[in-house]
Amino acid sequence: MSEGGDNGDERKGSGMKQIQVAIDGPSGTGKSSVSKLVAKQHGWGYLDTGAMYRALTWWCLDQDVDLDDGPAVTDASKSFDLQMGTDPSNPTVAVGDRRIDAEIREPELTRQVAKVATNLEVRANMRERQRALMQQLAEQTGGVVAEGRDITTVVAPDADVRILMTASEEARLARRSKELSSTVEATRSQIVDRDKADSTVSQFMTAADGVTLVDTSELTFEESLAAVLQIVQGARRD
Ligand SMILES: Nc1ncnc2c1ncn2[C@@H]1O[C@H](COP(=O)(O)OP(=O)(O)O)[C@@H](O)[C@H]1O
Ligand SMILES: Nc1ccn([C@@H]2O[C@H](COP(=O)(O)OP(=O)(O)O)[C@@H](O)[C@H]2O)c(=O)n1
Repeated sequence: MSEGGDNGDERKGSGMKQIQVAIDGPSGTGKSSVSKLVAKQHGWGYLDTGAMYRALTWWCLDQDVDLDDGPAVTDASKSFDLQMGTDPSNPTVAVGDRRIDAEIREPELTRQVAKVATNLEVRANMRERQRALMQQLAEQTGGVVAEGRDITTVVAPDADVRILMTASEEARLARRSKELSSTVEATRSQIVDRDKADSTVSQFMTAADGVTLVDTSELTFEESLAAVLQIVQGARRD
């Protein structure tokens, strides 16, 4: 089982309410950047669940596991030695002692990750890892912010805070193409295809019952952050 990371101040957890924050949404809505800052401001752990699916994809490719061979990918998902670094100021991903932070962001890997993420047995294994890490981080640091596609609905439906970040396709494409220095058209085919494949196994385009919607289409990054922080503050007062 993977380690919970490097920001574990055991004292922070003692006697205080532990807060679990779950944030979902499609690509380019601001999940990762907002989640990291929310976690950092509170001294909590940060879990990038998309990075976990990316890491499994990298491991399968590295080990010559055919991504279309469902049972083989499932076996890999059970046994691979995933190490998630969960400090929001410096999140890291490794398999064993091999750091793969850059490799998992490569466009070719990004194109393939949905093959792995649409395997339901893989999802069941990843869900267990994700729940264990969230629990461990909440105990160690007093809170956790976990982001992905199915955290509010499947991984942590009982989280104290559940947020779905959305944004128009236009806004998401503009942000991603700027970030990747690619054209909007090249980014469109990648993102639209990935959203479509991801939507076959997770429901992240509309907010489920009890999930608060934050539409960032017309917001600056700072406004998106403020909106999420306000929701988190509200839950801490409850
Ligand atoms: N509200 C916003 N307005 C403008 N740019 C944003 C906003 N939220 C995020 N960004 C930028 O868009 C890009 C994608 O954000 P990211 O947090 O990686 O999204 P996600 O995790 O949902 O894919 C980043 O470059 C980020 O700085
Ligand atoms: N909870 C999650 C998180 C990610 N994923 C998968 O992992 C991929 C990469 O997630 P990511 O969060 O890094 O992607 P971006 O939203 O940053 O583009 C997604 O396209 C999904 O296929 C998932 O299935 N479930």
